[in-house]
Amino acid sequence: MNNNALPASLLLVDDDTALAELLAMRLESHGYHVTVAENGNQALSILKQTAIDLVITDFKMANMDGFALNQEIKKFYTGLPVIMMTAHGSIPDAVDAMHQGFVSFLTKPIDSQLMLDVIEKTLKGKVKQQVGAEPNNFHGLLYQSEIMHQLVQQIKALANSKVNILIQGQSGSGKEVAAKAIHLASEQANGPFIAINCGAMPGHLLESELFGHTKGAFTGAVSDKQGLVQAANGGTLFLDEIGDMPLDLQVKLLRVLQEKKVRPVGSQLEQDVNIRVVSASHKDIVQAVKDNQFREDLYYRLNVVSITLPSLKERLDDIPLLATRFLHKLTNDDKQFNPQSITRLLSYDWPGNVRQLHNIVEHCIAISAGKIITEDVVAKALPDSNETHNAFIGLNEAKRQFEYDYIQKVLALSGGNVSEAAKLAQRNRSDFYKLMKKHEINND
Ligand SMILES: Nc1ncnc2c1ncn2[C@@H]1O[C@H](COP(=O)(O)OP(=O)(O)OP(=O)(O)O)[C@@H](O)[C@H]1O
Repeated sequence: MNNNALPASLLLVDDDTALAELLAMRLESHGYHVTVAENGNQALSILKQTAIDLVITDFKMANMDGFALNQEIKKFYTGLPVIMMTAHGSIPDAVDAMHQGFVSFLTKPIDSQLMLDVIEKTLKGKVKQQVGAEPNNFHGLLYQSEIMHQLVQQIKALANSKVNILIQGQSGSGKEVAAKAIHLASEQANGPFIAINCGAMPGHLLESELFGHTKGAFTGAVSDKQGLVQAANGGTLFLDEIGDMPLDLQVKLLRVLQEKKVRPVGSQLEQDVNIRVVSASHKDIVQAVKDNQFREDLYYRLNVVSITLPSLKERLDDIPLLATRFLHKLTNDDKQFNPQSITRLLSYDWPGNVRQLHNIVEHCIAISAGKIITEDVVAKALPDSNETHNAFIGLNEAKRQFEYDYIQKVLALSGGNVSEAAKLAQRNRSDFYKLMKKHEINND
């Protein structure tokens, strides 16, 4: 449900009125205000008179089909999200369909939970119109969402300033890709971009990796070795997982940043360096400072400006683009996601962010035999999603759900008066009570 005081207003368009009424009942029981239209023309005249937050339309309708209705809506109500309901496999190309400007697709028979998820996410503005939006690629950072658009504007403004930047964001959200983009957009783009993961090796190794060593500085130092700080001279040093850097190395790094000088392990001589440092962490560095795990002075040096990569969950509109790009990058076959499979990707939570999406696309390629990657394939590739979103429910369950919703609806219509409700349902009072009991509906 949306968080506004007023219930969100949905327009449901389907010439199958029985199905439309059933879906409307389901949606109303979840607090939405639903208006039903039997065809495209009726939908357009309702739109003229009523403030609608979201349209859900059937694809196959006489006179004006879902595509045509969507085109009309796009002409007059820019930004009004439209979700399309389709029979299984009736739209061949997801990307083409996405470009028609639908935010999502729901496959008939409609999975109620999936429908509610998609509606909620769309209303929260997490999935926006794809229409006319050109996919953007900022030095390898692919995006389409508004939130990423703003981030890229921020990066463009910062890139040339040479200030040190701290990138925060969940694991797999693209911090390294963003760091590289900062480098490539800067005046030092022709200089080196050197990346190191500070959490990936023990402290003494990290020290020599970063600052270099002289021959004989420690057992195993058989020759002089240049450090990554020196290698990044004239360019950008990307320190990933900076929160994992041991405290003694933090002192040394601080000195490099303050004095612009570095001294290799075992050497008496200092070397001048001119680098920009971009660092990243998925840890809360402010908390690490409070816990005395991270030096406050270093934090301020690194965090002259900070940017935050949004989680993939916060930018669902990037999913169709990223999934399609990954698919084309990973396979030479002309495989495609169908619209339903994209909708399934949109309904997942993505704790592992873009990296996880990349892995899931790889998994889908591995397990899909045909050219089209279907919803079932995606469901199999997504962890733990098999049970939660079963699009096909049995007839008995469908009847049970219908009866439950029907009883709720007539009780609501009768203001809770069971005799009235029984009359509306053309049942006698005791039959109606039995039905209420069967469905554990309490009319208190
Ligand atoms: N916007 C994007 N466009 C294209 N590819 C992306 C994007 N964001 C992330 N990726 C891809 O997702 C994967 C993870 O990205 P990256 O390594 O930058 O994440 P991270 O936030 O640095 O992760 P970690 O915190 O684990 O180091 C990589 O394969 C990267 O290429």
